[in-house]
Amino acid sequence: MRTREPVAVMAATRWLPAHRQQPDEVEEALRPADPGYAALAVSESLSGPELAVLAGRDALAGAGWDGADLGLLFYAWSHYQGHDFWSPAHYVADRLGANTALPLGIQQMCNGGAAAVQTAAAYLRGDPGCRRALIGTGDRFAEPGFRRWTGDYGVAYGDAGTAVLLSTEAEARPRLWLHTIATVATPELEAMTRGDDPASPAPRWLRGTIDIRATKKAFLRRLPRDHYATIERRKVTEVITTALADAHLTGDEPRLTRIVLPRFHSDTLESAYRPLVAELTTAAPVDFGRDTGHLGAGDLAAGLADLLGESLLAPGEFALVLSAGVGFTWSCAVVSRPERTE
Ligand SMILES: CC(C)(COP(=O)(O)OP(=O)(O)OC[C@H]1O[C@@H](n2cnc3c(N)ncnc32)[C@H](O)[C@@H]1OP(=O)(O)O)[C@@H](O)C(=O)NCCC(=O)NCCSC(=O)CC(=O)O
Repeated sequence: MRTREPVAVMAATRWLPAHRQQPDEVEEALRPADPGYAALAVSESLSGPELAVLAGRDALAGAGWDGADLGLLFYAWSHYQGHDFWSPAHYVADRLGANTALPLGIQQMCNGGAAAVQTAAAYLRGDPGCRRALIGTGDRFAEPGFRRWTGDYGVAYGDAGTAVLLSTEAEARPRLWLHTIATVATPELEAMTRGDDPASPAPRWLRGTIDIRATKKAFLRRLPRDHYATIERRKVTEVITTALADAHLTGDEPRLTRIVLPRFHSDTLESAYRPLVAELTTAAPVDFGRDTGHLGAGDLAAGLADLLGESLLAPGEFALVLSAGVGFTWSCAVVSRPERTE
């Protein structure tokens, strides 16, 4: 999605629980042979939506906004939100005082945060009566339903809430400009997290603990060995080249200084993402994930927050921020830091 004009990013925050669980803290049977991360952020009690509220409060305070000013509150997640029949978007809106905003849950698994930012930007550009949006995410991958270190291939999971504030107000003085978000999908891969399982009448009916490795293996064994890797390579290439073209940038543009990687297992980054990124752009890869884990739907927003928090962009510089989720969907946002004169 190209924005006709850039959208102002007024704040981007991530709220991480203080505890960082190291692999050797995990009981032996559940300890990963090849952890791929130094540690994962673990919430001892707060749910995904509660983490999102904390991130949202920080974002509103940072921008000097009130929840009542928001026209939109979009919320994305990938895992269980704590209640069985419930709208977490409405909960986050209520806790942030966003009582006149449109609360909308956006579901695209771990790419949901990127989908929500993209959808909010399109909505803001399409509705002149709606100028301010908060995009939140929240995920907690707790036992007993989920094994954060060993439940999946390619990623281990950390807990976080995130929030991004977008504005189309003419007088906005943003922290970043959002120029575009490109997204590509491969629905033929949806069965990677369904496998051979029949549809069941209630959550965890077949297995008390989610087993993504089992469904992925059931899917992969039907295909040639490198089938997924070939698609991944093609789609990541497509999403990066589309984002660059939509933002009128080339991969070797000197102002394009960073590319933020998704918070995936180090083997996935080394084997798939880093070599590809090096072919497509001279921007320096940035990996914020080694002591947080993959943050569910929050990787893209947390990437924006860490770009800002670590002051990695000089005025006028651009960054790409990557995100991916099962389904599969890949997104690439293009942002820049405003010039000093803006
Ligand atoms: C493609 C991968 C499954 C490959 O995993 P590995 O690198 O560990 O590779 P691997 O070769 O060991 O394969 C994993 C297991 O599958 C088996 N396997 C693989 N291909 C096979 C085949 N053709 N026939 C039979 N078995 C096969 C292997 O033997 C192994 O089993 P065994 O283990 O028994 O030896 C993984 O890299 C992956 O899932 N990548 C995607 C990550 C990602 O982008 N995720 C999206 C965001 S997070 C997310 O996903 C959450 C969300 O969106 O909500």
